[in-house]
Amino acid sequence: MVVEPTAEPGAPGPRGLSVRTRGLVHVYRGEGRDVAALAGVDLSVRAGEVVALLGPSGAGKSTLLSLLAGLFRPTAGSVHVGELDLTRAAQPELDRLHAHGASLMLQGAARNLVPFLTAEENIAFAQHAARRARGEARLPDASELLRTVGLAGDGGAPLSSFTPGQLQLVTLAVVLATAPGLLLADEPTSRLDHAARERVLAALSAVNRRWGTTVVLVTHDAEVARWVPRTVTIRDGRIGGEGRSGEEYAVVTADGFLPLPAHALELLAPGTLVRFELDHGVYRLRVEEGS
Ligand SMILES: Nc1ncnc2c1ncn2[C@@H]1O[C@H](COP(=O)(O)OP(=O)(O)OP(=O)(O)O)[C@@H](O)[C@H]1O
Repeated sequence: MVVEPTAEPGAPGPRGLSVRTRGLVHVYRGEGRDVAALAGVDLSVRAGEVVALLGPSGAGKSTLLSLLAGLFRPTAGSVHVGELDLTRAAQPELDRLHAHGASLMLQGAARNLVPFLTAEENIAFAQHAARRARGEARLPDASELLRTVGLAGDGGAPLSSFTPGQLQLVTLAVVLATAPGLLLADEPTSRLDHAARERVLAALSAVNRRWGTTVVLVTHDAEVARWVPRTVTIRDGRIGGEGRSGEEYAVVTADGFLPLPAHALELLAPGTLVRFELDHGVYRLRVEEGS
């Protein structure tokens, strides 16, 4: 299954927001130890695109997602969501972004839901603040949201009666309740079985198709990575490569570095001298003998 990043013609609701980061650096300041989580990320995501962030644990994926959500400001560099420059935005603009521009789906359904409310009540709760921030603008109603994620008719049931997969679908409906143009999802399929994972992916696909919502998700799941049309691998706080429709690419950074893919790194020891040669329109990487 491949996501088609186009909104249904005439479908009511928000339109996708684009994302652009330039030279994004983030350092966590700790007692006696600073951690550089991001070391210069240039990422562009088109409105309505679906992108998965991959990479080893500690690479900086969640930090990047939090910066795109405007949860905190980066140490250096810029982040644009749509027209809004998050690094320069005043607090009311960031509040508006959080109320109805970008929605963050935290890892684990429990962190996104109020356990003693039903699915419908959770949706109403999420919409309360957004309604105040955007006045009478139309927000999708609970039954429309639940139908889109595949839970039609389940809105009044207690959350305790839902399976882990269904809870993740409720979470998706809740984070979409504010009609965001950008959905940021941290490990949306973690700890789900195969069937539940398929349902969550189908729901994400339906949301993207229906409203043109831009989706940036973090995953360690190879099946999810195969499902999205574009993957971006984060390595040591930088973009280490991209996958587009199954093809793997290295990405030249703004400061002129070209991170080698893992299989090339195994062949080229640190310090190896290489030349770039242009041969009839094809670039070749030639290793200097004995280097
Ligand atoms: N609040 C924090 N304070 C200090 N260091 C942090 C904080 N959050 C993350 N880090 C560090 O920043 C680096 C990047 O972490 P981040 O959580 O962004 O990586 P990740 O790729 O999402 O990892 P995972 O896949 O395990 O969630 C790691 O070295 C991590 O230990």
